[in-house]
Amino acid sequence: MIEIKPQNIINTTVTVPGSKSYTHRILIASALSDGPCTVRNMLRSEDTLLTLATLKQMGVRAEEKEDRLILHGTGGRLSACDEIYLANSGTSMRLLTAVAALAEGTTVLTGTERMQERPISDLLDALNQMDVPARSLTGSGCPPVEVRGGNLNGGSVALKCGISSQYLSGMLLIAPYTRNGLEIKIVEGPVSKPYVDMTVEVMQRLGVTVERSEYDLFFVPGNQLYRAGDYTVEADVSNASYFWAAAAVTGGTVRVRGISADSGQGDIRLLDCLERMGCRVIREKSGITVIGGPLSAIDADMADMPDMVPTLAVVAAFAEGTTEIRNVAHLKAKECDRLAAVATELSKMGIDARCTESGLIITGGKPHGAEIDTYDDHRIAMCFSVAGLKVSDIFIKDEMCVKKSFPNYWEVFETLYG
Ligand SMILES: O=C(O)C1=C[C@@H](OP(=O)(O)O)[C@@H](O)[C@H](O)C1
Ligand SMILES: C=C(OP(=O)(O)O)C(=O)O
Repeated sequence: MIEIKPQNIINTTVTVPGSKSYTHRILIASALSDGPCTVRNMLRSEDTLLTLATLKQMGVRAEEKEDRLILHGTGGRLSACDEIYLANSGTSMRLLTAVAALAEGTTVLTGTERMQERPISDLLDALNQMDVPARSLTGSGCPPVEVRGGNLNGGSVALKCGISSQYLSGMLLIAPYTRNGLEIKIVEGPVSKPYVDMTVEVMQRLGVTVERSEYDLFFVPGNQLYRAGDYTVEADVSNASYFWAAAAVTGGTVRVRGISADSGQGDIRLLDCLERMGCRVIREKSGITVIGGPLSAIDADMADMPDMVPTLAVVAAFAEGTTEIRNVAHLKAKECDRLAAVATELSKMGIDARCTESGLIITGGKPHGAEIDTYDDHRIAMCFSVAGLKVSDIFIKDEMCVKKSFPNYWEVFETLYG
C-alpha cells in the first residue's frame, strides 16, 4: 500500500510508454507478416508481453535488440498450443483466440479467475460460423476456450459486438488469411468503436485491404499478407490521461510528450471532456498540455472511450455540480466491474457517487482521504492516485497492479513532485 501526498503541480512534462492497444495489434500483424518486422517503442507491460510470449509459443521467432524488437513473420503459419495463459488481458484473450483459428490443431487459452468471468461467446460463435470449432471449456461463455484451427475458408459471419469491440478486432486481424475473404456483419454494437478503427488502421498500414460500411459491415479480401516493415508505436493516451487529470484536479500544468491530437487512440477525446469541465488544453504536434482551472460538471457519453471512465469519474469528484457518465454498461466486464468499483471507492472518500444501469452519476464535493481498494485493476489504482494529489490520506492498496499496462507508473508519477 502506498500513501499519495498532496502536491501543487506548477509545470511538469512527462513521458509515458507506448500504446497498449497499438502494441498488441502491431505484434500480431507483424507475427503474421511476410518477413522480419522491426517494432520500436512497443509497450513492455504484463499484457503486451503475454501477447508476445504467446506468439513465440506459436512458433514466431523474436529478437530483442536494445531499442527495438524484431519479429520474424511466419506468413500466417502458426503452431497450435496446449495451454496459453493470458492472465487478465482481455485484448490478448480476444485477439489471440481469433489468431488460434489459423493454427493447425487444438489450442487452449486461459487466464485468471477474473478472465474466466469475462465473456467471449460472441466471438466463439462467429468462429463457429466460419466452421472453426471453438468453445468455452466450462460452458460459461468465458475462458478457458478451446479452438481447433487450420485452413480458413472465410465466408460471411454475423457478429455481436455489444459487450466488446475486441471480438471484431480479432476477426478482422485474421480475415486476410482466409481463402475466400471474410464478410462480417455487425448485428449488435459495436461498443468502443475507435478500437475498431485502430485495428483497420494497423491492417491498412501493413498493406492489407479492408472494405467497410461504417460500423455495420466489413469485408476483407482473402489470400492477403501483412507486409513486413518498420513500425513505431506512439505513446499511450489512456496512460497519459492520469497526468492530464492531475493537472485538472490540482489546477496545475502538465504536458505529456509524444501524443498529438490526431492520434488514432479514441481516448484522446477525454481532452474534449476536460475542456468542457473548465481546463485549458494546448494541442501541439509533439505533445499535449492540460492546464487545470475551476471545474464544473458535464454530461458525458463515454461509449467510445470506456477506459477513460475511471479517470473522468475522479475528476468529476472535484467538479462543481453533478456529472453523468452514460452508455458504458460494458465497463462491468473489464478487469473488475468498474462502475461498481469507482462508485464504491468514491463513496469511501465522501463523494455522492452511484451506478446507473449503464453509467455513473457523481456529485462533486470535498473528497476526504480513504484506503482505496484496487480490485487488481490498474486503472483504479492510477485514477485514484490522482485524487491523492489534492486530498490528504489517500492510500492505494496493491499498487503494483499498474504493471498490467504501465510498469513504471509510480516512477513517472513521482516526477510530478518536482
Ligand atoms: O482493442 C483494444 O485494444 C481495447 C478495446 C477496449 O475494450 P472493449 O472493446 O472490450 O470495450 C478497451 O477497453 C481495452 O482496454 C483495449
Ligand atoms: C480493459 C482493459 O484491458 P483488457 O480488456 O485488454 O484487459 C484496460 O486496459 O483498461
